[in-house]
Amino acid sequence: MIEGRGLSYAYGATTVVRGIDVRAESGRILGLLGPNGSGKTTVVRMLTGIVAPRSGHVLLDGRPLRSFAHRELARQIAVVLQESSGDLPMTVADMVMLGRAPHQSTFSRNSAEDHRIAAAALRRVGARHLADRTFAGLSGGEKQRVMIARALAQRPEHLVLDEPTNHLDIRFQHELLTMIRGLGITTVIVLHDLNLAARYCDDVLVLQQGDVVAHGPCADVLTPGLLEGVYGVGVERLETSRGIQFLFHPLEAASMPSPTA
Ligand SMILES: Nc1ncnc2c1ncn2[C@@H]1O[C@H](COP(=O)(O)OP(=O)(O)OP(=O)(O)O)[C@@H](O)[C@H]1O
Repeated sequence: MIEGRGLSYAYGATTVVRGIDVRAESGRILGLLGPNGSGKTTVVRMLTGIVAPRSGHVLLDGRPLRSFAHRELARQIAVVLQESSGDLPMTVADMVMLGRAPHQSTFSRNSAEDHRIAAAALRRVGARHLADRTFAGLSGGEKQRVMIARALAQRPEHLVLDEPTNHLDIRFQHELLTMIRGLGITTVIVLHDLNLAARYCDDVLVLQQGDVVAHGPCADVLTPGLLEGVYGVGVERLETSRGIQFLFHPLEAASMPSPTA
């Protein structure tokens, strides 16, 4: 379980996350939703120990995050951020192998097992053919797959992903989220696509200007009323044979500037 209790964060004097509780239950996927600037990435950074909360604390399976040594924490939790370390002159295979570092002793070389796990991780994201390419020369979507492979190679107990479907084509968005579901590990995932959230998340937490406005099972939380209030768009919710689907439309289409104006 990943748990944040009373988490607050401020950039300078500006508070952007206000005393929120977050709870990703063991083996379930929690979607972190909310408009641009609502605080999702800041929450991700607190949950993974990249930054310390101004107040509150994070627990991993009941143990305070700050009590983990660096390497021990990296065996517990893997994070895929939006921005990737793009300019390093490193091959894709080497980038994925970095995921094995928390499992190696300081001076040990990569074992056959490390190579097997790293290759399997690359295969799992459909990027085995990229292994010998330079990471910096990849497309946005290819980089994203490789960073996810690195997280998988880490073999973590918990996974946190910030907009992992960004840059990915529609087929791989679904393949990726299906694969993540198959991992069966506690996962927090930032998503902008509410249809993907409804389909692949067990629970969602909706942020608005640094506050939690809803937290619970997808089907209960993702109502047109809530989404219209948070995102300022019209929402139609359809219950289809494949689950919940949303249709969106501008609330005040008449007031939108005309393209010819
Ligand atoms: N380094 C920074 N310095 C100052 N303010 C920041 C910094 N990073 C983020 N913020 C502000 O904190 C607030 C929350 O940002 P955050 O990136 O957590 O939002 P988000 O929900 O992830 O947004 P998006 O959906 O656009 O990625 C925003 O108002 C943002 O402008």
